[in-house]
This record gives sequence, C-alpha cells and structure tokens, in this order.
Amino acid sequence: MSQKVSKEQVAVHNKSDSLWIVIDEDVYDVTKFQDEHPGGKKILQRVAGKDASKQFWKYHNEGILKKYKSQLQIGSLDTKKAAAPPAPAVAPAPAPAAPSAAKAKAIADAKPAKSEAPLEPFGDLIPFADPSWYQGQHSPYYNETHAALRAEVREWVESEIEPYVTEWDEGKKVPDSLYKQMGERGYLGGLLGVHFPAEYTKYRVKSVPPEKWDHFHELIVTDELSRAASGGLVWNLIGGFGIGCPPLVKFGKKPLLDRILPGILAGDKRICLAITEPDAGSDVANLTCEAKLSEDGKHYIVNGEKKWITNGIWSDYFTVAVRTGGEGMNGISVLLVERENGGVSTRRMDCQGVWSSGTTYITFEDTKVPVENLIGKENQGFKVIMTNFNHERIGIVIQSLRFSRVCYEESVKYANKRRTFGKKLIDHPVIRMKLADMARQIEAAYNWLENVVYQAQSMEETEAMLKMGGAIAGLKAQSTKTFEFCAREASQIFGGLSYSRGGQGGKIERLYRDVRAYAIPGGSEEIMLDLSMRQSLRVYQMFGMKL
Ligand code: HEM
Repeated sequence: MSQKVSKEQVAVHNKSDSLWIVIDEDVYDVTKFQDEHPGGKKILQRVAGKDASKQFWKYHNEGILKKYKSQLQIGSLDTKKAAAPPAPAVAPAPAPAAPSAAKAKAIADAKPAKSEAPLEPFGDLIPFADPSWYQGQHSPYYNETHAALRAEVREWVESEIEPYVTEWDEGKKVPDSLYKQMGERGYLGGLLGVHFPAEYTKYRVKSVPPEKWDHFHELIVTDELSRAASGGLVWNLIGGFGIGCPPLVKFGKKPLLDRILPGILAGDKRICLAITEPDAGSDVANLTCEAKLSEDGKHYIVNGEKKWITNGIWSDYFTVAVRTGGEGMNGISVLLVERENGGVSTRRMDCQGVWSSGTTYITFEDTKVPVENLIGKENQGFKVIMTNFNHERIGIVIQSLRFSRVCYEESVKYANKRRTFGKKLIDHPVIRMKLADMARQIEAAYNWLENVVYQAQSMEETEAMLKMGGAIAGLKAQSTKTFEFCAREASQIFGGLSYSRGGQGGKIERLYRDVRAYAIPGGSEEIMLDLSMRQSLRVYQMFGMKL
C-alpha cells in the first residue's frame, strides 16, 4: 500500500483488462472488482486511468472505502503528502478561525470567573449530530474517563462493526466473536445499571477503572454502539443481556450468581428476558405461563409460551416471568431457566425490523427449574419486573436518540453534497427546516435523558423506581416519537436512496424498519404516556404534592 505511483503510470491502466482509478490521491486497482461493482462496470471503465474522486463521492459514503480499501488499494500518488501523525485518542479541535483582538477580549471577558474547562472536542463537530459535549461545550456530567471510553468504543465500532453491519443485518446474525468481545472488553460488566461487578469477571474496560464506572459510562457504550445504525446489531449485543441479566444480579441468590454469572459476563453464555406472551404484552399482570412446585419441593415445573423474546434463539439462560400464585400481579414470580435442563424450544420469528436481534417464540414444556433459581421472592416477581423496566426503557431512549442523530447526521452530510434545481439540498429552506425540526427534538429529549440518568445514579434504587418511573416512561415515548419523526424526515431528504436497501441511504432505510421495534416493546407509547401521568401524580401525592 505504500507504493508511490505517478499520474502517468495510472493513466496507462485505462482499459478493462487493467483498470486503475484514483480516489483522494490513493490508487485502486479495480480490474477484478469491476464485474462485481454494484454500480456496473461501464461506469468504472469511463474513469479508467483517471482521478475519479468527484464521481466516487457522488455515489458512495465513507463506509465503502473503509470496507474495500485493504482489498483494492495498491498505492498512492507520488504527489500525496505524508499522512498526518496518528490522532490522539481524544481528537483535538481543528484550529478555529482567529477572532479579531477586540472580539477575543469580549469573549474572554464574558466568561464566568469559575468555569470548569470543557473536555476536548471529539468527532466530526457537526452541530447536533453528537451530544453538545462532543463539540467542546460545558457539561456537569462527563470527565476524562467518559471521553476516553467514548474514543475507545467509537474506534471499535468504526473499524470492526460499521463496515459489516449491513451484511449481518441481511444475514440476520452477528458473528458470535463480536459478542465474546463485548465480554472481553468489559462492556457486558458495565451494562447492568449497577456498579461494575469486578468480583464476577476478570475482564476490565480499558479506559475506566471499575471503581469509577457510573451510569454515564453505560450511556456512552450504548450510545456509541448505536452509531452503527442498526437496532438489530445493538439488540444482538445488549438486547437480551441488558434486560435479562440485571434482575439476576440484583435479586438472584449468591450460589446461583457464583455458578453462572462469570460465564455470562465473559461473553461465553447468553441470557435473555422472557416476559411477553402471545396474549400478554404491556399487560404484564395477566401473564399465564405457569410454574408449579414439584411434589418433592425441589423444582418448579414450567409450562407456557413466550413471544417476541430478543436473543431467545441463542440464549443459554432465560429470566422468565411465570405465574406461581393466583390471578393478577401478586401471583407472579421470576425464574432463571437453563436451556440445558431440557423442555425449552425456540423458534426464530420473522419481524419487520431489528433483523439480526434474533426475535424468538419460546415454548416451555414441563421445564424443570431448581428452586434455587428463583429470582427474588415467590409471588413477588412483579417488583423485580418493574424495577427492571426503568433500566430497559433508558436503554431504549439512548438507542432511539442516537438513531435519530444518525438520521439527522446522514441527512446533513447528504444535503451538503446532493444538488437539485441548481443548488445543494442544504441551500433549500425546506430542507433546513426539516433538519431544524429533527435537531430541536433530539436535543430536548437528550437533555432530559441526561437529567434522568443523573437522578437515577444519585438516588437509592427504590427511590429512583418511584420518583423516576413516570419521567422515564414519558421520555421513552418522547424518544421513540422523535426517532420515528427523524427516520421519516431523513427518508424524505434521501428520496429513492432510502427506499432501496443498502447504499448511501441504507442506514435510513434500515432504521426506518426498526422504528416500531422501539415504539412498541418495553411499553408502547400509549401505555408510556398514560403511565407517565398516573405514576408521577400518585408518587408525588405521597411526597406531599399540593393541588
Ligand atoms: C474503489 C472503488 C469503488 C468501490 C469499492 C465501489 C463500491 C460500490 C458499492 C459497494 C456500491 C453499492 C452501493 C453502496 O453500498 O453504496 C456501489 C454503487 C455504485 N457505484 Fe461504486 N465503487 C467504486 C467506484 C465507483 C466509481 C469511480 C463510480 C463512478 C464513476 C461508481 C459509481 C457507482 C454507482 C453509480 C453506484 C450505484 C449507486 C446507487 O445505487 O445509487 N463507483 N459502488
């Protein structure tokens, strides 16, 4: 790849039997690739031996070069300047245009006397495409460990995930090795909504010592993973674990944790949450999957069905809500079912979106579960489930808002290169209005999210469950509605490119299909909005609300 080539040498390779092109001063041999080029071989032959940068960027985004570079690049033009030294983990800001002396003084004078320095800017600096602290703005929530983690996860996603996401989504499977990496990188240990469980795993997150791990680190892992623009990918990696494992960690008995948690946190064994049934979705109190105690009192025998269970198809363990008592919420318990004990059948379901997440229909037939696998107390499982919902919903909020940002970011980039009616899309007021409407909703919801995360980590768990449940439910509805809005508006901006799968509008097309997977599970928008009012009013009545 270090080969230096002159323009004249490239120009010789101008026929289909030896076809070179130049993109951004790098030289590519596309002789063999031309037959498989999705845009056709003639279009490549027309630029054979020439600089094709302009044409290339018209039809592709950065992901294509990242994916094919190692395979097709044979060198660079001898006129290309040496590459800049590698960027530090946290990229410094590009030098801003120097303000006039008077203006600089005015800015300095206007600064509050005691202002904490903001963190270094990071990423592409497109306003609203990342949270504001990425653009060097002040924030009370983040410190150097958050910035380092952000760089760590982004590097991983950009190099090892993003280039392959489309393939995995279409193939409806993410390689198991990636899940294993989630364990080895320590991310699984950090996604439980509790302290980092260093006592149960030897793996550590490179940028953050366990004792410093907080809820904002968890937010960053989920947020940066979601930049891959695939609900299927995110749910494959954290969908089952993020909601199935916390109840085990918080309410499981120590011998059970000692036996199975290390394997789960290492990424060797998979776990999922099984609550929803063919006939009981948001109405959890009415579930019917039953568990009866065996005559010798050593096992529960489980019979029933569970539906739309994320990761079920690959899971070794299932955190299952069952009916052990009478009707309603006081007859529900939570059990940890182990596949290897038998009686568990799983079938993959075909759904509209989140294709690589493994949505599953499960049948339990006389499934034996040792009584030691009871999570929480018998007939008090409703509390376990309710505590878990806040964590699940915050995860959905983080993902929905990042997906909204991806829709916005892709739109801004595309609008700055696509020309219609003699000018760039970005120069049409109607397009800027769409972008503004996306940005204002994203920022409003994200600032609410940061506040909620801060409250959740500052409060004791029961207090957080009570006081924050209503707000989190409202925020969940706000975020999924924002996501739906952004997917729609981005799709209008991309036009036909987001109607076909793959290519420049591929992320938008995929996310559009994922919208319902966020608006419905974890509590549908309608249930969430109603709950946000009912719960907030009821709780604050307890805390002395005056009407
Ligand atoms: C290293 C060189 C190139 C590679 C690896 C490459 C790869 C691809 C890929 C993977 C696609 C499928 C769509 C996508 O995923 O974005 C595509 C489509 C396309 N490419 Fe290329 N390409 C290259 C160079 C070029 C050049 C130089 C041109 C124009 C002169 C071109 C024109 C097109 C067109 C018109 C499409 C179809 C776009 C659409 O469906 O809207 N490609 N290319």
